[in-house]
Parts: sequence; structure tokens; C-alpha cells
Amino acid sequence: MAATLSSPPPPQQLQPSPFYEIVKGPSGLDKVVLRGARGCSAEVYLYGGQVASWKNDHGEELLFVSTKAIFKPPKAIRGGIPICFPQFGTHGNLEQHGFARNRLWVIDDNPPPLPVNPAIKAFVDLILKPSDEDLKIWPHSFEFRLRVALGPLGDLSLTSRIRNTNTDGRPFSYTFAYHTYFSVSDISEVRVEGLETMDYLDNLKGKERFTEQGDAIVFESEVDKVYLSAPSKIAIIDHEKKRTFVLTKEGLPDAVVWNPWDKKAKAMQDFGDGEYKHMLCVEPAAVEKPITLKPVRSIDGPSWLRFLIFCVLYRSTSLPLIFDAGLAWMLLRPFCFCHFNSPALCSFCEASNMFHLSMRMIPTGLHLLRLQLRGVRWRRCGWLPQTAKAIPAEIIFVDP
Ligand SMILES: O=P(O)(O)OC[C@H]1O[C@@H](O)[C@H](O)[C@@H](O)[C@@H]1O
Repeated sequence: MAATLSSPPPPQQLQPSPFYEIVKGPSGLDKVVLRGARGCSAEVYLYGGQVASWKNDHGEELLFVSTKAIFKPPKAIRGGIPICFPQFGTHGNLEQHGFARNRLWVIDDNPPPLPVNPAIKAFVDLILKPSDEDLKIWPHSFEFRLRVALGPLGDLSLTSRIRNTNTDGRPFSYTFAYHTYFSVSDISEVRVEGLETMDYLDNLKGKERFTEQGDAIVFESEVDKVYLSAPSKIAIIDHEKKRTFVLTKEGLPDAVVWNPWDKKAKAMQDFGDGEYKHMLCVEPAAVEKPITLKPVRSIDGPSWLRFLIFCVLYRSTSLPLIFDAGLAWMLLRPFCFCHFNSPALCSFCEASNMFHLSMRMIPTGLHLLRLQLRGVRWRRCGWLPQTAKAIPAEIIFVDP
């Protein structure tokens, strides 16, 4: 067997924390309530490790959750931010979107350190490990750590760190998505900017590859597209509610855009017939190229010793230092030091095993004439009223 067998987590003794409280949600499911500065809040279910609420300082809900959502296994909660792992959609042999979204996660009281903004006080760490049943359908041992945090300005961020804990040295591959459901006033009033001219796979046309037009994306019918190598910032502009969601992703190359529209909405048991008008999924993802993760091993005493002896012997042959460096690289290559602290590709385990998503809601209005974000420049401001465009002054919002 490739992976270490483990039993489902024992019922957790939930401890009170100064950063969050644990309350019961529908069907008695435990949820963690994070309270940020100025009255912002977020709710995370242990079932699925799923964020199901994100409210701004006016108490307005920013995520969509269906009124028909079923809060009972094996169904994933329809809305919020389901975690699709170890498979996105039907890109593999597992159930659609993998099993992480309908498993019970536990609170991780002792997570490995993660560089954080000291201003972030409200956060919770969850962890998912496979049960014996999971190992039968996906024979790989892993640890999936998720941190959900509320920033000082009410921004929501999710950081995922995945470790391959296979004991037999086998790597594994997976696809992934933060299946984020945004709440919007009316889908016909929404446009998505940042995905213009991108290549995409159209799930409604047998995953065929197309190139998006130069205009921002608007919605008039069902959409189910995987944008490839999408920029790290994407904006969802809701004209009617006068608000813009700015989504920043790291470590995840793709972005899925999904709205089921009327026919599919009617076919879904856990989704209201007209609810497609009030939601839009924009999902940071890794779909086209599965991520391969080697097992993480720490360097043990004997390995270090072997390495040192080898280096000394090698040096004694007086070969140039550059060869030593090459040798060190080859010897250390199987061991990963990355400790999941960087979304960048790790040169040892050759994978990015940390995915970060942060979302900010900023009000859009006449005062905001042009939005300039790092990495994405908004050349078009067609969404601004004519009068606003005529005002000569320019206020630029630069994301720090
Ligand atoms: O009904 P599910 O399993 O939650 O999936 C909803 C949708 O999720 C999207 O991410 C997929 O691109 C769609 O193809 C899918 O229909």
C-alpha cells in the first residue's frame, strides 16, 4: 500500500479561542465564526473546510449560498467556497470535484508556521487527512492544511498547504480549485475583468480550447470555462451593487468561470430555479496541468553525514567548487525544505504546494474613475457612467 492507513479523525474536543467562536449551523454541523475589525465576519464549516459566509462591515453578505443548500453529507454545501481536491470537475476518476468538500476537517491547533501579516488577528487553521475509505479510492496519504483569515480591512484570505505523506516515496498528482461563489445583484449587471484575450477550455463544448475576445466578460447564457494561465488579479464588477470584488491568487495558474443559467439551475436539487441570477463562480484553480507533489522528507542525521563525507572526499579531488554545488544539488534534491511557506515552485519537491487566495470588496462609484491594480491595468472603463468618464481628475487605487 502506498500510503499510511489512518482512521477517520476522532470527534474533536473543540476549544474556545480568542480569535473565533464555534457554533452549530444547520443539521448540527460545527462552524467557526471569525470576527474581524469593524464588524466584518466569516464562517467556516468543518464539513468540507468550507467558507460559507463573508460579511463586510455593513453586515452585507458577499458570498452566495443557495437557499436550497443541503447541509448534510454526502452532499457538498451549495455555495460559499467549496475546496475541490484532489480533483477538479471530471478531470480524473474520482467523484466530481474530489472528496475534500464533503469530508469532516478538524481544527489544527499546532500548524507549521506561516508568514502572516501581524495585523491579521482573526484566523483559523483546519486540517484534512485521508481516512481508510479515502485511501481506497485515492491511495495517497496527504495532509491538507487550510488557513482562513479575515484581514484588518475585511478582506478574506484562504491559504492551502498540501503535503505528500506517502511513506513509500511515491509522488501524487492532483487538480484543485477554490470554487468561490460570489453574491451578485443580477448576473446581467456583472462583468469580469482580467480574463480578456485569455485562452480557455469550454466545458460546454467538450473541453475544446478557444481564445476569449478583447472585451471584459459579460453574461447572457450558461458559462462553464477554464481560463488557462489567468492573471493573478481578477475583478468582478457589480454595477448595480456598486461594488468590485478583487480576487488575488497565488500558486494557481487557472481560473474557472461558471454560471449554470436557467435550465441547469432547474435540474439542480440544491439550487433555486432563479438563483443563477444572483451568483457567479470565479474559481482560482489548477486544472489544465495537474500538480505533482513528491513526498516531503526531512534530512535525517545519516543523510547529512553521508552528504558531508561525500563532500569531503569530493573536495579532496580538488575539483572546482562549482562541481561541489552541483553535487550538493543532486544529493539534496530528494529532500524538500520548502515547509510549504511559498507559493513559488519549490526547487526540491518541484511543486507549488501552497495556494493562496485573497478577496477584497471595494465600493465602486463615481469617485473611482480608474482602477489600477498591480499586474492588471484597466484600460477599459466602459463600466463607468459617461459623466464620470468626463471628469478630468483621476483617482487611482493601487493595491498595496
Ligand atoms: O454541482 P457541482 O458538482 O458542485 O459542480 C458545479 C459546477 O462547478 C464548476 O466548477 C464546474 O466547472 C461545472 O462544470 C460544474 O457544473
